[in-house]
This record gives sequence, C-alpha cells and structure tokens, in this order.
Amino acid sequence: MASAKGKDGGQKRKGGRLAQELEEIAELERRVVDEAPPLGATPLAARDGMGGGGGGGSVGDGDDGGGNDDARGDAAAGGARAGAPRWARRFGELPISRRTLDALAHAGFTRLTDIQRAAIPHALAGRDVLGAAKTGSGKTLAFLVPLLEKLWRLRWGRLDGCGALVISPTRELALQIFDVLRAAGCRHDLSAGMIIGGKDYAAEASRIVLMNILVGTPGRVLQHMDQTVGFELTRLQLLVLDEADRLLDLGFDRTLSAIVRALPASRQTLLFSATQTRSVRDLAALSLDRPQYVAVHERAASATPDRLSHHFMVVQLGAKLDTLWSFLKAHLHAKTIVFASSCKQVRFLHEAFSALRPGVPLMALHGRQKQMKRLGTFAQFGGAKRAVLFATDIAARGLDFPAVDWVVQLDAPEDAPTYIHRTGRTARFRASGKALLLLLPSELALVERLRAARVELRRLVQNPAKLSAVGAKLQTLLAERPELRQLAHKALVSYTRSVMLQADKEVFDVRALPIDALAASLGLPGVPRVRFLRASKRGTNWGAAAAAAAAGADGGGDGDGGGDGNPSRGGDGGSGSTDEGDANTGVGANVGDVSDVSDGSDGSDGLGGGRARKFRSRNKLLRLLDQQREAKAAKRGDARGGETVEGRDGADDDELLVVKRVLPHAGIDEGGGEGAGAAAGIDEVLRERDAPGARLLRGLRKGKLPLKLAAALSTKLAFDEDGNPLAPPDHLQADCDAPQPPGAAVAGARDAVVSALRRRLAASAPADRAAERERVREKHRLERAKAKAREGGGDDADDTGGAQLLVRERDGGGDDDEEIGEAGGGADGADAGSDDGEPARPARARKRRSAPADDTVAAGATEEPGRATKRAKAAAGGARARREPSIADLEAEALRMLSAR
Ligand SMILES: Nc1ncnc2c1ncn2[C@@H]1O[C@H](COP(=O)(O)OP(=O)(O)OP(=O)(O)O)[C@@H](O)[C@H]1O
Repeated sequence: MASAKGKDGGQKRKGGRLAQELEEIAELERRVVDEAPPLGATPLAARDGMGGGGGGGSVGDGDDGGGNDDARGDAAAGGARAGAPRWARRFGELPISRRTLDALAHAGFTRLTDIQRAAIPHALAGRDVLGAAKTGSGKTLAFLVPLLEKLWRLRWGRLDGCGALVISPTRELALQIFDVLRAAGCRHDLSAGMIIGGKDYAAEASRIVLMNILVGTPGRVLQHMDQTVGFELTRLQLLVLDEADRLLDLGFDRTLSAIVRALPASRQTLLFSATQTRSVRDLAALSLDRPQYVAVHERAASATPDRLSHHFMVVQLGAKLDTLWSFLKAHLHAKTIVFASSCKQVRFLHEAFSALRPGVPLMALHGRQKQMKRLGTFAQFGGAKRAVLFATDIAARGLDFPAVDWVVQLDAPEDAPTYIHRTGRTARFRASGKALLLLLPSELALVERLRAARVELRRLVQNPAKLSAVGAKLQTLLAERPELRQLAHKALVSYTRSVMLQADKEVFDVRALPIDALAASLGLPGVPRVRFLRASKRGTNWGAAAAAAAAGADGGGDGDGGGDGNPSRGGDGGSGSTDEGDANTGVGANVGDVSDVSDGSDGSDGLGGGRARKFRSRNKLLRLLDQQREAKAAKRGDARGGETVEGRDGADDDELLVVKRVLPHAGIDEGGGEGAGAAAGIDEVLRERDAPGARLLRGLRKGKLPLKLAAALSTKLAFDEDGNPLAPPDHLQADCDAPQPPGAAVAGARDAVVSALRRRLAASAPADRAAERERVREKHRLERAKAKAREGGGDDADDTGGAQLLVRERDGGGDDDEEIGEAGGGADGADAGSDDGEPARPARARKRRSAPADDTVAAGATEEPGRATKRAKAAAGGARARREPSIADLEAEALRMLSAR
C-alpha cells in the first residue's frame, strides 16, 4: 500500500516535472520568436572593448565579458524593429532553459561576451550564423548554448540519435570544446561523445550510435559515417564548424563537403572563426542557408585583443637560439608558448633545451606525438603556473590555456591570420599578454603585412649585455649525444623546407638563409647538404626543389605530419605524416586514408595551413615533377644506392628531403667529370648483378673499398718517402688540379681507379653480354634436346638423369653453389622447376630432393654426359672463370696503378 502510494507519488512528481518542462519549453518557444532580432541586426556599437566595431552594428561596451551600459548597447540595436526586445547582456536575459542557465552559472558564466551577445539570439531563432570575433572572446559558448537549447526544446532524447555535430580542425580543440560542452550541458540529459583520430575507432564505433551530440575532427567523422553500422546523421538538427578557415587551410574542404552533403538540408549551421577568409565565405555559401554575418570586431582598431601587446625583434638566423635561450632564462617565472615552424624543430628545442636545464619546466606539443602524449601535455601545460611549451601551429588555434604570459614566435608565421591565432593564445578573455616575434632581416616585410591586418608591433632591440649564448653548450651536447645531432640535422632541414614552402616569397626567401650560421647555432659540426636548397639556390629548378620540399611535407605525413603530416601524413605523421596524412585525400579517400586525414590535421603542422592550401593548387604540377624525379631515380637504379640518405625509415617525413653524404667524386655522384661519358654504359653493366667488377664498383660508390685496395690507397697515397703528400701518377695528372692537399690526393687517386674501372667495365661489357647470350642459347638448346628425347619416347632414366644432373651440378658444393646462388637467383630456380615439369622450389628443397639420387646419377653423369650438357657446363664454367679473375684483375690493376706512383 505504502509502496503503491510511493509509486503514485513518484509518478505524480514525474508528471509534474514533465508538465513543468513542457510549459517552460512552450514559454521559451514563444520568447525565442518574440525576441528574435531582425535579420541582419546586431547589438554592436562603434566602440568596442576588445577593440571591435560591429559588422553592420555596434557593440559598445568595450567589455569582453558583457556590457556595462545597456542604454548604449541597445541604442545601437540599429535596425531592430520597433518594440523588439533589448539585446541581452546576461545569460539570464536570454530565452534559454533553466538547466543551461544553472550550468552556466555553476561554471561562472553570467555575463555575455560581445560575440555571444550578437550571435546567440540569431542562433536561438534557428538561423544559420557566420560568426567572427577576436581570439579568446568566447566563441565556444556562442555556439554551444544554442546547440543545447535547440535539442532541449525539441525534447531530444537517448533514442533520437545524433542531433548535433561539432567539427573542429584539431583533436586538442575538439577536446576543449567537449569540456566546455560538459560544463554547459551538465544539467541536461543529453549524451555527448568525442570522435577524434588517434583514438580507438572500435571503441568509438560501439558507443557513437547512442550519442546525441558529437564533437570530432573531420576525417574521423567521415570515417564513422562511412563505416560504422547504425551511425546515421539523417536526423541531425545542428552542425557547427569551428575555426572554419583552419579547417579549409588543412585541406579538409572535400572531406567537409562530403560530410555536409550527407546531412539533412533542414539542419541549422553555425560557422565560427577568429579570422575570416574568402574560402570561409565559399564554405559558408556551400553549407549555410541565408546566414547572419556576425563579425563583432570587424571595425576595431586592432584585430587582436586590446590587452595584448605585440613586439618584434630583428635577429640574425644564427643568433635566434641565443636570443630564445636568453629570453627563457630571463622569464623563468612566466608561462610561455614558443612557436616553431616544424615538428622536428620543436622536438629538437625541447630535447636540447631540456638537457641544458634552463630552470623552468619545458614541454612540447606537435602533430607527430602519440595521441595520449599530446593530450597529456595539453592538460599539463594548461595546469602549469610557469612553464614553456614548444609548439607547432597545432597549438595556434582555439586552445584556451589559462594565464599564458608570453607567446614567442621563434619562426615567423606564414601570414597575418596565423600570427593573430598564435598570439591569441595569450590575453584571453579579460587577461593581458605579450607577444614577441623574432624576424630575420629578410623577413621585415611581414611587419607591414601585419600592420595592414590591423596588428601594430613595437620594435625591441636586444640588450647585448643580457644575451647568453647557447651555441657552445649545444655544440658540446651534440658531440656527446649523436641522437640529438640527428635531431638538429633534421630540424635544420625541416626549417629550411618550411621557409621554402612559404607562399609569400617577398617575406620568405630561402636563398637568403645563411645555412652555415644556422647549422653552427644548432651546434652542428658541419653544414648538411640540403638538396632542394641547392636546386633553389642555383635558381634553375625551382619547381623541382619545391616539389622535393613539398613532397616531404605531404608525405604524411608531415604529417608530418606528417606525417604529422605527416606527415603524416603525414607526414610526419607520420602517420602524421602530413604534416602530415594527406588531408587532400578528401572524399574519395578510402577508409584507411580517412583516418589519416584526421591525423593530417595535426600532421600538417609541419607545413603551415596556408602553405598546404597554396601548394595544393600546385599539386598536379608537383606530382608530375615528383613522378619525373622518381622515374629518373628508378632509371638510375642501384647507382644511387651508395648515398647515405637521412631518415630512410618510412616514418620520417624528411625521407624525400635528402641530405646526403656522397663520395667526393663528381663523376660518380653527378655523372660529371671524366667518367661521365662512360657512366651510362656502366650503369647498364651494373644492372647485371654479376657483371665483372660490378660489386667492386658498387662498393666504391658506397664509399667502401676492398680491403686490399683500401690499404693500398691509404698507404700509398698519404705520403711519399720524405713524408710529403704524393702527387698523382703521371698518367692521371691531367685529371687533377694541382696542387692538392693529401685528402684530395687520396680522392684523386680513387677517382683514377674508378675511372680505370669504368673504362675497363665499359670495354668488357660487350663481351660479357655476348657470353650471357651464349649461356642462354645453350640452355635453350638443352631444353630442346630434352623435349625431343621425350617426344621420341626416349629413355626415362636418361631423361630423369639429365634433369637431375642439372640439379646436381647446380647443387654441387663449393664455388658452384655460391656462384649459382649469387648469379643465378630466380632464373636458375625457374629452370630447375621447369626441368622437373614442376613449379620452381626453394633451393634447399631441391637440394634435399636430389640428394638420395646423387650417387647413381653422378655416376651416370660422368659416364655419359650429353653434348649439350657438356657445352652448358663449359659455358657456365667459362663465364665463371671470366667473372672471378676479372674482379681480381681489376683489383690488381688498381694496385698496379697505385704502386706505379
Ligand atoms: N561569458 C563568459 N564569461 C566569462 N568567461 C567567458 C565567457 N565566455 C567565454 N569565457 C572564457 O573566455 C575564454 C575564451 O573563450 P573561448 O575559448 O570560447 O574563446 P574563442 O573566441 O573561441 O577563442 P579562439 O578564437 O582562440 O578559439 C575561456 O577561458 C572561456 O572560459
């Protein structure tokens, strides 16, 4: 009885709550309609605290967190129709649910910021919104509040599926949005999930169908749309595209349009970014329906928060690290973000500076880190009171680290929007902050570009007394730690590449970079050779150089990248490899690629977004150039095998940015010099693996000399009896530039040997080819004879014996074995197979099979060798005889030549 009473009471309470909610919803519906601002209206007045005027309207209060003078703001309602409600200044004045209001108050949000004030009323009225406002101005709540309200008013529930989707360009930003959503939506019964690349797809897929709100990166969203059974967005009510221009910069345009096309046309769309570009308007045209353009700081004197002060310093490339080190030492109690242009630089800075212990915690964030590491660093830096975060542009957008004091840009940003977003990591909401940009003398034009974009910078001059040089420390460090040396090397290459890929050639001139000074400042003992740089410096093959550089970035995969993308993509990226995954894979991408696309967003930090975009337009050309280059490389074949290529492992997005160590022999490396004419012919010869002298020459190309020869070279070439460097022998004199230092004499003599070998190989090539032809002819003759014997019903035993004889001969011990294994390879295996009338088998199987018959067959073979067999044997033996002595001959000749000196 009591329980029935309790049940009744519970139901009554439930019913009462339901009725209350329905009542509240009805009231909100009414208010939303009544209080909806007229189309195109904005509350923004001419004066703007964050520095903004209004996109067609005005804001007036100069107060980020909400107005302070209702009259001023409301008077500016401008086009508002008569009797229209006043523009709200507090969340409590908006037609939003009790639940949302409670949650916002609980999180400390009571007053509206400018963008919230301008955008939320339009969005609540169900209109599409294209919103632009300065960094740190509260755009996240400007779209999350309408999102929650829409689903609430529709009484969206667990079984309704996904009602709202938020797309963010990076995983960290997705996580941050998700956190704000949790705070603002904690009183609602809606379920929400995050779908980002780098996390367990299967785990996501198992839960995604239950989610009402999803926050994700584009690649992963598309992957779920394509693959996850039961996941549908056909009932989607609201789509949010955050940092829209960044989404496009990263090459997600096709992924986005694939997503958008699959969504119901009746949905509402909100699109936000701190910087608006033409491409954003294109995207808006594609995905928004008669959008309200809400740009709250469009007419502000400054494009950045008022409490953010901008400084720049002109620094020589070789002094950048000293300046940075000195800065960090001077700001040990500050919270600083240092932006560099590539993952490898970030890694190097973090590793090297950590080893030098500056006295402040150092962290690194870039697209090639594992997902957990990235999120861990994100949280760690967020919570730190004083720390330095070295980061790529992955951290430039949207991230809301509390209380960052300084943003230092070690490398110049690619353009003004990137500068604005990077510096926007400080001076957020009502906080103040400082930004320092290090510029090379050749990059000074960027100051003008920034001025044109409404960013005023003050020039600072370095105090030499306060400069603490770090170069010598780095040198010692790198001498002790080879892995750091490698990293420095890669950092140099990737920095150079990033400059090369910049679209604004008036600001960024890769040819003006003093690479030697850079190498020295990184602590490197020498200057690495950067192939694409050489090409660009010659100024002859800019396209190919750019192709080589871009290929590294696209590789996803900096991406790096890759990458991260690589990258990714890619590069980088690995995965990241794209910089980077290749975000350009787009709609047509298969499942695997799609997940890389998501990585690509991060990986692309190796290659700035704008650069990615601009280079995408040139991709066809670049791909063509790449293909040509690859074809050429393939044609050169093994001839390049001797070069030491940095980062040959697939994960390295510098794979195509080749820094090579080559033999100091122009003839070999570049096909130039005296041996050049012969080189093509030699390459042909080399393709025959067992060509006389090929191994020797391949070894020479790798910088290896046979022991005998090396010994001769080192003893004979270093000094004469009087201890003086030896001059080259007379007959080689013409090839050398006199006078030469001892090292050059060794190289010169080696050149001479190589040239002689080349001549020798070229001369013997026709004879070798003829011998090979004869061997093949002989083999065919033998096969024909066997076939004839079979047709004529010949002796089975003989036939078998013949076949086995061939096997036995090949399996015979000692040199023969080696010869066949080395020279015969697959061809011989195939022969054996066909002789047996079976497919070829591995040599060991053949050997085992033939062994029991050895005695009898061997006897038969010696008693009755066929003529053809004899000839074949003789030919093979002859070829072998020619091969072995010819290498020895060459060595001997080399020795002779050297001792003649
Ligand atoms: N109404 C509000 N009252 C108080 N604080 C707010 C309010 N709205 C936002 N904030 C705070 O302002 C900071 C910046 O907000 P948010 O990250 O949404 O800015 P944003 O405009 O998206 O920046 P960015 O352009 O860099 O992405 C956050 O710390 C957030 O908590």
